[in-house]
Amino acid sequence: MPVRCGDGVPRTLLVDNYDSYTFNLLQLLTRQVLAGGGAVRDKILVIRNDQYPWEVVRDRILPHVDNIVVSPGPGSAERAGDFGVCMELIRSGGRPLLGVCLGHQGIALAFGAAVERCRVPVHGQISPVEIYESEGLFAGIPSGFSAVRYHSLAVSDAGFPHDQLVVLARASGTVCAFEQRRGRVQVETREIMALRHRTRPLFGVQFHPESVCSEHGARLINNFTAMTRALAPPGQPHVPASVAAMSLLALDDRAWLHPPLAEPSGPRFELVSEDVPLGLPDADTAADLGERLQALLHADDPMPLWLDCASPGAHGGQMSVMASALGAATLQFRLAGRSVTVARRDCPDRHYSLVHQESLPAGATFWAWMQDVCDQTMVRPGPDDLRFQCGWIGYFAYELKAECTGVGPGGPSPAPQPGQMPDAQLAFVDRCVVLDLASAPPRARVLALAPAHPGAPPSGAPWLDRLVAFSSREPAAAWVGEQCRRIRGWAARLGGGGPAAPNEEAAAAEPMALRPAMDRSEYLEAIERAKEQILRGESYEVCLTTQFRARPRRPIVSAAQMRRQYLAMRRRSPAPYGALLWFGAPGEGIASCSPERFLSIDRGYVEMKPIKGTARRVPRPEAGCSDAEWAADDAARARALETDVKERAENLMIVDLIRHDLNSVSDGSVDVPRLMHIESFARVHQMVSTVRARVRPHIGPVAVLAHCFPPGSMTGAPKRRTVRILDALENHAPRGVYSGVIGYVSAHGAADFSVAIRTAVVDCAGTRLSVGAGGALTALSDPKAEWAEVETKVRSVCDCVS
Ligand SMILES: C=C(O[C@@H]1C=C(C(=O)O)C=C[C@H]1O)C(=O)O
Ligand SMILES: NC(=O)CC[C@H](N)C(=O)O
Repeated sequence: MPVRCGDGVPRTLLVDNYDSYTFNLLQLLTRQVLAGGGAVRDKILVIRNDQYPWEVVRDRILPHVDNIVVSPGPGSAERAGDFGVCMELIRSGGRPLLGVCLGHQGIALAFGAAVERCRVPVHGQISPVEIYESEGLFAGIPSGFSAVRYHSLAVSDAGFPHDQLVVLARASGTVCAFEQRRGRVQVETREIMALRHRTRPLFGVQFHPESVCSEHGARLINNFTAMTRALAPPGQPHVPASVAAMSLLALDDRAWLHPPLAEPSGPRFELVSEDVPLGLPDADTAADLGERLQALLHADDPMPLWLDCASPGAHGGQMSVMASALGAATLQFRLAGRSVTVARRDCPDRHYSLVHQESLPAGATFWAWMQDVCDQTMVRPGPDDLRFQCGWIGYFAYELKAECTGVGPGGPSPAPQPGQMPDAQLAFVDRCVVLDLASAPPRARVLALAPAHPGAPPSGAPWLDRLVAFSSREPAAAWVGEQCRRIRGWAARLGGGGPAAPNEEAAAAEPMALRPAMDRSEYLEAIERAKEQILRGESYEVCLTTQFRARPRRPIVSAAQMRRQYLAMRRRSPAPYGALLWFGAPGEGIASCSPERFLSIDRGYVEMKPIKGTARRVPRPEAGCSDAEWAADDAARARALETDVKERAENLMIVDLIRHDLNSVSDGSVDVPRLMHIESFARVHQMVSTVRARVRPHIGPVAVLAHCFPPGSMTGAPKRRTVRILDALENHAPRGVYSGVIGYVSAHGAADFSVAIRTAVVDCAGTRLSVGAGGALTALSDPKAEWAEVETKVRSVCDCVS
């Protein structure tokens, strides 16, 4: 039963021990507040464990809250560096306090219990929980309910202070463990899963009530609320505004409100668009419609930008964008010096002309700056169903994590390497063709931007007006008309053969035999070190990666060469989030066949589709067996992936992490419409989940992206601590574009980005081609199998030698 407003909903202090699913607890608390008719920020105060000194928490915050929730977290409650003010909060007594996982371990420690390594670390596995007290915290919850666990440490039975603490629940059944010699084994588990203090209102749960796969999480939080009211009737109904302003949520909002570039003056641009239906091509033609159309428009383009949905339908992608960086103002951001440069090249053999340059002041993140630019470059919305209405196309590299306030620059930042691409690069596309594969028949939609107020005096940041090249609607419409004529002519010939898909081009790509930067033995050793961190409770899942590299015989200096590489990869592994990006710097380009959506934003909703769980798939033509045998083997591989305890645990952990990320930008509406289903690509089966949420008003697409960056599926959980562990394990080598995101922010506010995996990056003036690859590790990882998985991922797009 939700708590009734009367207003009886207590005010809660939620302490974050750093991004360990804290915002999922916030979601449970939020729902309670909303059910009571209250406003979240009046009722819930979120602070980090080291945000304020203890005296400030004690004197300024505690008097204004009714209860406290202490979040899970990496490390140990014994260490102040991991637990911050939480130990003082537990010791101070008085207010009801619920500790989750690390918080629970902290309560035990505070009263003399020992917290030790569990016999079996358990991350993302589900255990039945046996309950010994059916009132209080567990009122109405059946004994034996399922709960998700993420822990390596546990409260010890040896020397348990029974005079002070009461064991409320234990795990039962078995969990899976990995042993060096025997591999996977099932082990009985009896760890303490919940406790309470005998006389003080302190409660701890070792499991995670906020996990998407735990039962009765909301009930447990409601019980805690009910006990709070019974023990101490709530004081004032609201946290005072001055105290609410100390909350992480309020501070976070403020970080996005630094002085804007110019007063937003409504839409700066207007869209000119026209559709060309493409008729009903035969099956053969339909399969590579995108490739043919892109060839028509950009085969000779020296600077093509192509977001290519190369496997439409089955995987959700439905749209390709074909554009050029030639003539488009292109933004580059480099962390070193924190400088932004916007420049444009109108002619392939001319130099760039500078549009804008600035160094970002300390305190303003690149993300906030970019969001601001997007706010200032809005288009008066065109057709409702059009996901891309011109706007920014490009990538954000992994190292931009240093600009994310929640992740921050952990330890030494990787030194920029000579010849490396910028940390972010995006072109403002003011004209393009969108291939809409969702409509029947498919349509080419030709788009161009014109100034919404031609001839108006320039606004506060005049360079923003120069982002579009058309001076008014007429030339924009003329360009659109010309493209439509070209496409119509081509479409008329489509059925009768038309220009063939450029098979020869793909075949002409130089074969690349990639070699790993970290060889097998080094990688296996890094896996052992990662597992040691997991056993110590520092992380639950670590997505370790390395790079595979080749030195092309002839430096890749032209878009045509890169295009051949991309088409060869596309043949081998067509993906829903393909991309070919050649911004024009000689010898720098990206060819991506990513199967993974990072996030898409459309009409106030955000969707993420994290992948965790990879199994090799043998393409039919390469299997030396009958159709029936191949089909049976292929289905067995998919089924084995779907039912594998380790892969499911990995996926669950990332789903919970992504929910946490999204809960920081949503209004309590995060949900998981699809959990762990298999999507099959040419050479891999993947396990995918879908997480959705409504975005709070006034949070722009770049802000959403920044809150979820870097992609949790490329870090592991908890994100911040694990990113630091990874920096060390990967020798502080930058991951670059790999592990970052590729996609667009449309000028009408929608966005769609893939996770940059299965991606070839050319840099160092075309003398180096790299494909990053890695995989998630947990306590259940078998190192040799992990290495094989890494090779499978690389081979899904390129040949590799290892
Ligand atoms: C790290 C990679 O992939 C990530 C890890 C996966 C896994 O562990 O199963 C799957 C997809 C990606 O989120 C990669 O492709 O290099
Ligand atoms: N989820 C957590 O809070 C983990 C607590 C602690 N770091 C452990 O591994 O046991």
